[in-house]
This record gives sequence, structure tokens and C-alpha cells, in this order.
Amino acid sequence: QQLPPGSMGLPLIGETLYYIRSMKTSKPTFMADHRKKFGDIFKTKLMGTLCIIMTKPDFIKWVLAHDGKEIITGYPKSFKNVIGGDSTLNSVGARWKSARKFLVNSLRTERLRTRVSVVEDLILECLDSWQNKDPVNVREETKSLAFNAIAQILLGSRLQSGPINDALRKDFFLMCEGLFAIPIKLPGTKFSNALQARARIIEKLERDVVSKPQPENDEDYYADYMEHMRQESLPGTTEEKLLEETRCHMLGTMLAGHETAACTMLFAVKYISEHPNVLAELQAEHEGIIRACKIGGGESRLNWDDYRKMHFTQHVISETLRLCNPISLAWRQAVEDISFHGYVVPKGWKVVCALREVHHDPAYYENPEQFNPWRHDNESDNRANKPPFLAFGGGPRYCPGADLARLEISLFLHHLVTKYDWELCGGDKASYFPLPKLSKGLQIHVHKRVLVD
Ligand code: HEM
Repeated sequence: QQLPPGSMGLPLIGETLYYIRSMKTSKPTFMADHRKKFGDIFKTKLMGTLCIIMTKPDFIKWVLAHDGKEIITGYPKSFKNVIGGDSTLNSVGARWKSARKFLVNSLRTERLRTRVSVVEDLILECLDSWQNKDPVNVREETKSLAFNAIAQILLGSRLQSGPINDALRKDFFLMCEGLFAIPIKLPGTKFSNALQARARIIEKLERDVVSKPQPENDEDYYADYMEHMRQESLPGTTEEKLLEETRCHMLGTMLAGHETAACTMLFAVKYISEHPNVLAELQAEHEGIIRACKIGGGESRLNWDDYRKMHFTQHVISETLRLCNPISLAWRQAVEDISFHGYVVPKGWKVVCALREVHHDPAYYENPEQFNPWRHDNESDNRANKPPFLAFGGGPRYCPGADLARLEISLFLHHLVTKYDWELCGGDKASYFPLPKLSKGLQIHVHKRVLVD
């Protein structure tokens, strides 16, 4: 059997620069161009490694479903070094299962129900502060919001707003920038900056945050996680190993948990601003929820049942994720030679799932570049013909934070569209590497809205 067709690009770096350059434009075409030339499976070299790229949903679903069998997680070297080999996304086997079990359990529906008011408090605090800001920088606001939400879950009330919080957020940004950088440790490179940021985060977390006692009745995710991993360890596992696993888990979950949700909120504001009909329908949905609360004599605070009524909001979130795709590629690695649709995927090669490409494929989404939340309307009635939606991945590594992310974004949109009108200052250019960005961070002028009964 032969390798799939493709192009290996330049020596060493392969097609990395071609890929990154394409992702830094507002309409990345790397994947579509390669599919035209080579088909739905092709070989290339990205981030210094030999890759087979899968662009068809059925192929991708097969790869994701086989995680832990002939395929394992396979993020590039820079990513592993920056987040840590023991983080959930990078670990395998029994330790991965134990870590994942703990995280999934702490984010299950019954637990999320109890977190609605905590997340809402953070959103209200953030949006209230907008009255004194002109213009508001939506990127900064959503980043700090999403960061505070995941920090609250993992660290409780020990990490409040303030200088430590600000410094940590900045360092997480540097870490993120180095995830897919060339892994050369020279001073000033993105990779080196990311490793230094990682070290500072660990130091601050241990010295200034987790060493503080957690207020009584507050959960202590950090300590409970470490205890859970200790219980599930093989005899002889050292405390040093447990500490390293805990550091990697915290760093990976904090990073995965806020950069992704923040850029989804950012792009949602952009798309909604550009589509007044979407804003009008969102406002109608959320004003309806407020009215129903008042008629029922309920509080002005939201609860889980209110959240479950936000149907159109879910379509807006799905459509935002479809278009901006915070995680554009899922990386795996073949642990043996795999025979796949007439080709061989050689042992040791990366198997890269082009999640973003699926969402921009006109075969599944009509006018794929158009923001149209209504396209998700009939999906629940018509599951068999549902277009592929892979923003949260699939298979055993399906994103454990998907429900939390949806909850945060929904509550944010609720308060945004019912409390404020806004205008874009303009001039932003979108790019998508390493995560979706807007060049000016989306600046807006906001005006308080008055709700009429
Ligand atoms: C809109 C927001 C989010 C998006 C688009 C997103 C996307 C994804 C995707 C695509 C994967 C699978 C990667 C792969 O298969 O290689 C994943 C995994 C993961 N996500 Fe999320 N995520 C989001 C929010 C969150 C949040 C809020 C958390 C925090 C709890 C989180 C924590 C994780 C973790 C720990 C994994 C690794 C799971 C494993 O390897 O078993 N994510 N995410």
C-alpha cells in the first residue's frame, strides 16, 4: 500500500509557514487548496513532523473514535513541552483515564446547575464595569471573564481579580502563543517565552494561590484532584510525580478552559454586531426569559431552567463555533502501520484531523462563509442528516468543558443583549492562528439599554 498523495514542502519545516500564513488571513485556504490537488486525505509536513491530514468527517470521526487503540494523542513537541506531557490532552492510558474521570465528574450537569449563580456574578461584575469604559475592548473583557470562570471552578475564591490574576492571564497568553512555535530554546523566541511564562504561572499558583486556605464550604479542586490521583496511583508513585501531574492538569485545563471560550464570546459579539436580525432574535429570546421570570414572581437572577430555555442562543453559539473554530486541528499519532481507505498511515506519523475544514465545506453547510444561526434549527428533529459538528472534537477525548463553555457564553450573551446596545469601532481583521483573533480586539462603544415591559 502507498502513502496518500501530498506535498512535503521545504526541508525540515515542510509546509508549516504556508499553513501558518494561510491561517493568519481572514479566509484560510490551505486545507481547501490541498484537497483540490490531492483529495480528502493527504500527506504533508507540519510543525516539523510527518503528517497525514484527514478532512472528511467520516475519516475524522474514525480517527477520534480510535484514540487509545492504534492511534494515540499526538500534539506537536512545542505543545507538549509548553502545557506538559502529563496534561489531560497529552497523557494516555490509565493516568489519562483517571484525570479525565475527575474533570468530567466536576463538570457534570448536576454540578454545573449549582454554578450558574457564580458564573453569572462574574458576568455581571464584568458588564457593570463597561459603563465606565469607552471604548470597551471585547477581547480583553471576554478573556478576563473566561479566565475568572475557570479559575473559580479550579481554584475557588482564592484567585480574585487583582495583580496576580492579571499577571497569570498575561502569562497564559504567552503560553498560548508558544503552543505551535518552533521548539527552539533561544532567548526571545515564542517557544522560550512560553516556557518562561509556564514557570512563572506554576510559581505564582503555588506560592500565592493554592497555598492559601480555601474558605470553609468551598470545594478545593486542586487538593481533591491530587488526592484522587494519589488514590488511583500504582504503589511507589512519588509525591514529586503527583505534583507534576497536578501542575500539568491545572495548566492544561486553565488554558483550554479560557482561551477557547473567550474567543468564542469575542467572535459571537462580532457576528451578532454584523447581523441585526440575529441580535433582534436574541433580544426577543432573552427579554422573553426576563418577562417570564417577572410574571412567575421569580428573581431577576438566572437559574438552570432559564438557561435551558435559551434555544436560539445555542444556535448562535454553534454557528460562531462553526465559523471561528477555536481548535482547528486535533492531533493524533499512529502507534502502528494503519491501512486506511487504500492508503497506509505509517507508524509514528501524525494523523491530523482538520476540524475547521469540515465546518467550511459546502458539501455539508450551504454558503459556509455566511453566519446563519437558523441553519441549526432543525438539527434536533433530523439527527440522521445532521451536518457534522466537530468544534468540541469527538470520541473518548470529546471536550469535557463543552457544557461549561456553552453555559458561560449563554449567560454572557443574555446579559450583553439585554443590558447594552453597542456600535463597533471597526477596523478589525480576523486571523486564526494559533487561535482565532481580531487585530484590534474588537472595540465597541456601549450604551445602557432600558428594558420596556
Ligand atoms: C468554546 C470552548 C471550547 C472549545 C471550542 C473546546 C474544544 C475542544 C476540543 C476540540 C477538544 C478535543 C481535542 C482533541 O481531540 O485533541 C477539547 C478537549 C479538551 N478541552 Fe475543550 N473546548 C472548549 C472549552 C473548554 C473548557 C471550558 C474546558 C475546561 C474545563 C476545556 C477543557 C478541555 C480539556 C481538558 C480537553 C482534553 C480532553 C482529553 O484529552 O480527554 N475545554 N476541547
